[in-house]
Amino acid sequence: MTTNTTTATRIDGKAIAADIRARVGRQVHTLVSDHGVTPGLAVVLVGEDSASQVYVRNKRKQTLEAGMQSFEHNLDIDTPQAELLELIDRLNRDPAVNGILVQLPLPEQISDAAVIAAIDPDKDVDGFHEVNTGRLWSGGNPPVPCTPLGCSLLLKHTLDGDLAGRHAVIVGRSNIVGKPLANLLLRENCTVTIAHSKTRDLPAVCRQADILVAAVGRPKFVRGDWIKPGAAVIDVGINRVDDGSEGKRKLVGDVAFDEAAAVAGAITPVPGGVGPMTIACLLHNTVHATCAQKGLTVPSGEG
Ligand SMILES: NC(=O)C1=CN([C@@H]2O[C@H](COP(=O)(O)OP(=O)(O)OC[C@H]3O[C@@H](n4cnc5c(N)ncnc54)[C@H](OP(=O)(O)O)[C@@H]3O)[C@@H](O)[C@H]2O)C=CC1
Ligand SMILES: Nc1nc(=O)c2c([nH]1)NC[C@@H]1CN(c3ccc(C(=O)N[C@@H](CCC(=O)O)C(=O)O)cc3)C=[N+]21
Repeated sequence: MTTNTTTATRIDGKAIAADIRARVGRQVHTLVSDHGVTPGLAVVLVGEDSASQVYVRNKRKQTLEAGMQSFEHNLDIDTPQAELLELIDRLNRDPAVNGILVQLPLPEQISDAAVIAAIDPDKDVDGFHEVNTGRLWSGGNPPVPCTPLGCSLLLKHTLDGDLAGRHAVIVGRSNIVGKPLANLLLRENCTVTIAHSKTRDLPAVCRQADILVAAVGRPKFVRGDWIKPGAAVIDVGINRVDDGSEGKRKLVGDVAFDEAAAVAGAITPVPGGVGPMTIACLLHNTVHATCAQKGLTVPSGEG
């Protein structure tokens, strides 16, 4: 008798993201040396949410490492909406700023929708503006939201580009992750199911998935017995939980990793999976936005 000791391949988002950032770095080098253009990314953070501050710090570090300019705006938690809209207007008109990212969610006095609508669609490196989401769903080639783009790149890498005909189940239907990812996987000719909090018998729906993506925001929500043997599992969740020792917090995903890794064919860890890809894709989008604004062809960045 054989016992099943198969464990999933660990999808190394950290390494794949580093490759993307290295290519972006070479593209930036060419833009600077051949055209005198240095891409600039502005990041706006309202309030002092500690998790958001970590992302903003990582983004700043990696933007500078890629040779781009980083402009950071930290606004007080009770900044009125009008003041944020004025800042966005200035960034829209600033020729040194090629990409604008306003960290979401925003405090309650500010409407996310109003802020996203105020960003120049050509500088919308998050791909959240309705002009860009409309273009995405109409088959165009706008900036694509960074986290879904990162997920689709991880899947292409893991499955050798062979996504066509596979059944992808995405748990979560946010504008940031679930909905745009459904579009990208549809483009790859997956059969796509979007599940959410009203889905009936979610474990049974998940068990049909050749590709299972969890973007729920609940620690270890997806269990091992929800997973079809051999499936590719992408864990988007970033949850900070107590790690048992005094006041220490650790990061866990939306998937119960150990259980899932015993059944899946491949799985992303948290941290080190989707998170680093999100930032790499943001830098990629910033290079593309810069080239579009300057009427330049995107350099190949081949090393
Ligand atoms: N790694 C990265 O780069 C990023 C990670 N994240 C992380 O990904 C996770 C999801 O983020 P985001 O999409 O913004 O989250 P949202 O809170 O906007 O959306 C969560 C989705 O999960 C669904 N959901 C909630 N509870 C259940 C349930 N019991 N059963 C089935 N579905 C459920 C909701 O359904 P309904 O619509 O019905 O309410 C909703 O569609 C979070 O952990 C976030 O921190 C987010 C962005 C980037
Ligand atoms: N306008 C906007 N665009 C976003 O793309 C956006 C946003 N708002 N709000 C918040 C979410 C979340 N998000 C992450 C980015 C990187 C990591 C990341 O680098 N994670 C590391 C760990 C970092 C850590 O230790 O916290 C990892 O998973 O390995 C995580 C989460 C982008 N988001």
